[in-house]
Amino acid sequence: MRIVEIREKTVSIASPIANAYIDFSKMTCSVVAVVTDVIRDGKPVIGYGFNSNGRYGQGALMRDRFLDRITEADPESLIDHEHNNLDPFAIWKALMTNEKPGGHGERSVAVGTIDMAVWDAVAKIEGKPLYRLLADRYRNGQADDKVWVYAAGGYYYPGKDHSKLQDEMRSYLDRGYNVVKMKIGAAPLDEDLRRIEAVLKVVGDGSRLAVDANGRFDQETAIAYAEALKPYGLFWYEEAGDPLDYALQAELANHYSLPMATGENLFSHQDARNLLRHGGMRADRDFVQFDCALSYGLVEYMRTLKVMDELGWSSRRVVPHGGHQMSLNIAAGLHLGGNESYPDVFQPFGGFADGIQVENGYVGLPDIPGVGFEAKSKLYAVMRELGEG
Ligand SMILES: O=C([O-])CC(=O)C(=O)O
Ligand SMILES: [Mg+2]
Repeated sequence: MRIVEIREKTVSIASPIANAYIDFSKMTCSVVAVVTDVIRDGKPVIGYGFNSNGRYGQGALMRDRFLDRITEADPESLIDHEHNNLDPFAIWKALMTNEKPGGHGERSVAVGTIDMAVWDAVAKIEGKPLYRLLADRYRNGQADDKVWVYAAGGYYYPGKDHSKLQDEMRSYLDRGYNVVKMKIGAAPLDEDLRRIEAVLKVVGDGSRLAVDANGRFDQETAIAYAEALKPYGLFWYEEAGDPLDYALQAELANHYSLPMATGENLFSHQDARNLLRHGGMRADRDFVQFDCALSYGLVEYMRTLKVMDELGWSSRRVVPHGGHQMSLNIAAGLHLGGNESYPDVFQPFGGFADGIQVENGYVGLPDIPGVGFEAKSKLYAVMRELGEG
C-alpha cells in the first residue's frame, strides 16, 4: 500500500466581497489529490483536500519541498499496520522532516491541505465516513449524528446597502440556520451599528447574530466596539484585534463579559496554547475557531484538542473557521461545538453535501466513505478533474 502521487492545483475563489482587513478579489485556494495504489470498487482510492479561504493557494510550497518528502519516503514507513491503512501520523512526520519549530506561517496551510486529503484516503480505504472513523478510533464509537452550524456572510461589497444585507440574512434563516454572522470593522462604528440594527430587524434577537472584525482593531477601538455592542447581547464578538495580540484579547475580556471568539489565524497547538494561557479567553462562554485546513491538519488538531483539555477547555467550545466538510467531520467525530458554514460565498468550496438541508441550525453528514466530497457535486467535479484527469 502506498501513495503513488500527490497532485495540487491552485484555483480561484475570487469574489468582490471584503472583510475589515482584506478583499477577496484575488483569493485562491489549493486543491490536493493524494493518489494511492489501493483499489476500491475497481478504482484507485484518491483522497482529496483543499485549504479554506483566506490564505491563498500553497502549490509552490508543496512542490518546493513537501510533496517529495512523501513520494520519496519508504512506503513501508507510512503504513499503519494495526488498521492495514495509511498512517496519517507517520505521513505528517515525514512532511515535517527538517522543519524547525515555530514560524507557523503558510507551511501550516500546505501541510494542513495535504493532511486533509490523507484522512479522506484513510477513511475511504477503511470504507467509512471520516467522522465515523474518528469516533470509532478516538471517542469509543460515539459520533454526533448532526452538527450545529451557523451561516457566515454579511460581507462588505460595493453597492451592498442595508436592504441587501437584510435579504442575505433572511435567506440564511429561510435555509434553516438559526445564527448568522456578519462583518464589522470596515465602516465607522456608527455605520456598523446601523448595519447591525438592520440585521437584528431580520434575525430578531442579538443571540442569533455574531460579528467578526477580522483582527482589524487596536485596543482602544476594540473596547469602543465592545461597549457599543454590549446592549445587543450578541452570539459572539470575533477577532477584535490582531490574532497574536493576546494582551489585547485579555484586556478586552475586562470590558466585555459576553462571548468572544477568536483563533482562526492561529496555526499550531503551541499558538492555541498561548491564546488559552494568555488571551483572557473564558472556558465557560468563549469560542475558539482553530481551522485544521490552515493549521497543519487533523494530526495537529488532535494535539490542539489535547492542549485545550489540559487547560480545562471542553472540545464543545470549538467552532472551527472555514466552513468545510473536513471540520464538519471533526466536529461530529470528535465532539466539537459546531462548525462555520458559508451557504453562498467561496463556492464551490463553501457549504456541505448536496441535498442535506440545515434544520433548526443543525446539519447531517452524508453516509459515504471519506470526508464526503463526492456528495457535493460541484466541488467534486473540481477535485475529480485533478485526481482522475
Ligand atoms: O472573511 C474571512 O476572512 C473569513 C472569516 O473571518 C470567517 O469566516 O470567520
Ligand atoms: Mg473570522
